[in-house]
Amino acid sequence: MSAVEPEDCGDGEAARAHRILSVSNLTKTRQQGGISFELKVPALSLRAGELIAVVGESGCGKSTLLDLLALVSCPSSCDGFLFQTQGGAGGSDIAALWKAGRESTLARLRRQHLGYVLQTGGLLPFLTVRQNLELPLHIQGLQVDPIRLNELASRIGVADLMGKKPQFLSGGQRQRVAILRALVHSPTLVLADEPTAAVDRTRARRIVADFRSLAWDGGCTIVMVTHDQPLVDGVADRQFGFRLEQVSENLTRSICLEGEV
Ligand SMILES: Nc1ncnc2c1ncn2[C@@H]1O[C@H](COP(=O)(O)OP(=O)(O)OP(=O)(O)O)[C@@H](O)[C@H]1O
Repeated sequence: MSAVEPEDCGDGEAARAHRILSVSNLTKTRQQGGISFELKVPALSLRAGELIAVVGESGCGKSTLLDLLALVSCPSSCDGFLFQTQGGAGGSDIAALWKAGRESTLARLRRQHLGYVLQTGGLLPFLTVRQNLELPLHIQGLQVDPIRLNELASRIGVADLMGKKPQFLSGGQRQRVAILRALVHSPTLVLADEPTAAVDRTRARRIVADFRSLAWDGGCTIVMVTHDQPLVDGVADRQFGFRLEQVSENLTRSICLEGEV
């Protein structure tokens, strides 16, 4: 059974209908040694509290898409790219920020409103679990609420590990801590790149279910990249996939479409 049970949604329903991000007609071109790769995203929108799976084979553009959503990669062109933080007044026009070279504004949006889970956890080895979890709060000058932190840690099954260093945790425990770390500062959007790649299937399914439940309760949206579609079937609210076209000898185009998996 999953360590986290979904809670009563209550007033959260209205908040969850809230659209946090929308992209239209985006293109990102990458070139290497005379070979070009073109990712096209005709339309993608994310709502608060959703778990979105991005599924596809190696090289189809999953990481390229994640980098765009993480605001670290600049679109080559796009008709619209809006980001609306939870409870924030007005949205941020990401396309305009890139165009104007407003790197510091993009960095602030990333720091305050995004969370990341990497394939191998990415925990700092010289810090304890508690210190790793407190780090995103310290970076933003936010107060640590130990009661909330302990409560979240219990819900995801890592409360007994708070004093340990990452090297003394199992792969699954490390990923649970990494997931919690991505959520502690209550981000609007969490981006997870193959977060269960290092654990077996049974653990992976539990982790995804717990991840989903924690994010749902907090009204946070998750975009999770995976090559493993059965893992997210029945758990993800929506799935995006890629249609690959060999346009010419030197150009591969990948079109990201909802339901194309
Ligand atoms: N820095 C780069 N410069 C140029 N081309 C790149 C660069 N990084 C990736 N590519 C190309 O972009 C395409 C998509 O790569 P991407 O890493 O997004 O795929 P992916 O679906 O995440 O793959 P994987 O599952 O193997 O991580 C590939 O054809 C790759 O060769």
